[in-house]
Amino acid sequence: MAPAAPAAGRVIWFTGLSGAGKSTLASALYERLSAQGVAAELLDGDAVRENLSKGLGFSKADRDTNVRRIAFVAGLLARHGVTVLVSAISPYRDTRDAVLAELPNASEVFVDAPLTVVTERDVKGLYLKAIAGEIAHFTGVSDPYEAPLTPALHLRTDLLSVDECLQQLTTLAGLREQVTA
Ligand SMILES: Nc1ncnc2c1ncn2[C@@H]1O[C@H](COP(=O)(O)OS(=O)(=O)O)[C@@H](OP(=O)(O)O)[C@H]1O
Ligand SMILES: Nc1ncnc2c1ncn2[C@@H]1O[C@H](COP(=O)(O)OP(=O)(O)O)[C@@H](O)[C@H]1O
Repeated sequence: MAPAAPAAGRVIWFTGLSGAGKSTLASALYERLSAQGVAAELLDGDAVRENLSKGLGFSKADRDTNVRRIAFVAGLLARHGVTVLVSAISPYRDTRDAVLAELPNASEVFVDAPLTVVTERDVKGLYLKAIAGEIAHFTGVSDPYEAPLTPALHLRTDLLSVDECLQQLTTLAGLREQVTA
């Protein structure tokens, strides 16, 4: 008898401005999933752009291509039972909605902090450059970000700690609460 196919995995799609906290939260959730024996994979914007989307820029067409590529790979992984954590700015609502609708079990997580806060954080020093006009089409500064209208989760990372966000993500992912000693 052929072995049973694994149950389909799910896709948790983190969207938000640069510096809002997508990578931080996706990595933290990945650690928690792994600790509980759940097969998981991270598709992070930076790593994707180094590999799968190398050479793409930040025009709407290129961002949409990037998002569609990520969704394609996420769908393949999920089909084999993997829980896929995507973190990408994915700024355009129409494209996000379209790819999320095509994925069988996808949840959109809006990682949200005001522009003033992400500019203050300036994790990679890019906002300073964007404001100085040294980076064109920078999301939130000189390029649009269209916030989700009905996300599965809306996390205000300027108001909640990483642990508080992770608690909500744990529930969304259907994980047990982690008991800390
Ligand atoms: N013009 C412009 N606008 C926004 N972001 C820029 C830009 N140029 C470079 N970067 C860096 O690229 C990262 C965003 O890549 P993404 O693949 O997530 O973007 S997108 O979903 O295709 O819009 C983003 O990473 P994160 O900070 O992790 O979001 C930035 O570090
Ligand atoms: N509640 C929170 N959730 C996620 N990140 C937070 C939170 N509060 C503060 N931060 C900080 O904000 C920054 C977010 O950076 P990062 O995860 O790289 O953002 P992004 O992947 O969206 O570009 C990190 O320095 C992180 O420590």
